[in-house]
Amino acid sequence: MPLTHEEFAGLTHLGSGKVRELFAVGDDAVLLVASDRISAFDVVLPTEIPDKGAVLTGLSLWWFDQLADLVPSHVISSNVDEYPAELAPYTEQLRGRSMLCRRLDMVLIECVARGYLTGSGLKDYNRSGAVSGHPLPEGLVDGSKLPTTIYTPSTKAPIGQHDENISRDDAAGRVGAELAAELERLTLQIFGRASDLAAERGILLADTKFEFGHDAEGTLRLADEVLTPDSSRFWPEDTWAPGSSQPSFDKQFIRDYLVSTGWDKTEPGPELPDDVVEATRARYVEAYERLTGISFKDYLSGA
Ligand SMILES: N#Cc1c(N)ncnc1-c1cnn(CCN2CCOCC2)c1
Repeated sequence: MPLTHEEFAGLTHLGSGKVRELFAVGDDAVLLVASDRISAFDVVLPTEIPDKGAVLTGLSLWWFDQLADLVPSHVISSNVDEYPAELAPYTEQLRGRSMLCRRLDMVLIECVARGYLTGSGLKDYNRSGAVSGHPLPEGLVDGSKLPTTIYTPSTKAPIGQHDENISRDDAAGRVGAELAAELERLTLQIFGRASDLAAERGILLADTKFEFGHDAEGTLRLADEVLTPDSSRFWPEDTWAPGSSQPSFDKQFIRDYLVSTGWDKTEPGPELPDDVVEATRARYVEAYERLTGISFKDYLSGA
């Protein structure tokens, strides 16, 4: 049975993403829980990928550490054995797949950085020759590396709807010019650090989405999950070939299987065969180990 917030019935549920849950812990903290659910083509599938939640949580925690000199994060602890007593009944369900975080006043903008042209950015470009107001050279195609990384903020859409790209001026109008400029600066700086680190490991970071919030003292903190295959597009460098949809590092086996079945994307997703589940799990573990240099078994045993 997929992990759902009903399994944490005693906790105060604040919200759900496609594959994650958010709970209140007291007045000053939240608990982010990552399930093993997976979505493809914006549809949550009925089959889980074992350990996916732990891989993405472990990746976020590692990236928060790598980025700590650039920006503080919202994480308080990921050690379930030190969580507040109210979480004790759920310790083993939370181990490795959860983060206890400061409760932040979230900035209502998704901070997106793009190093390559694809997805909604490609659609924007094909329509207008620009992406979120950034004029781009002619002749770019799906998967093209952009001349420079661009910042393309968007609104935070409800589940099931797509975020709406907004201009930098619109972002400034929503959150104020000073904060909008700081969000852009941090987003581009973090993206630069992360894309360099990923490229050293043969992985192209095509684009990613950050969320920020202010803590009780007014400090701006990096929040949510960061630089995971769910919040980012990661492409294997050795198969990068601009001109068509790039193979996803983590979801390509699932996408190819779904296409092979002739699945109608307006219908519920089909169950996945064991070989697709196992291959996909292996890709998530490979992503964790290649990026962090840590064995996933060691992460799990230390969680
Ligand atoms: N991170 C964080 C965070 C925090 N540290 N404090 C207060 N609120 C949030 C928060 C509110 N919405 N999100 C988006 C992310 N999803 C929401 C639904 O559940 C899944 C995650 C984050």
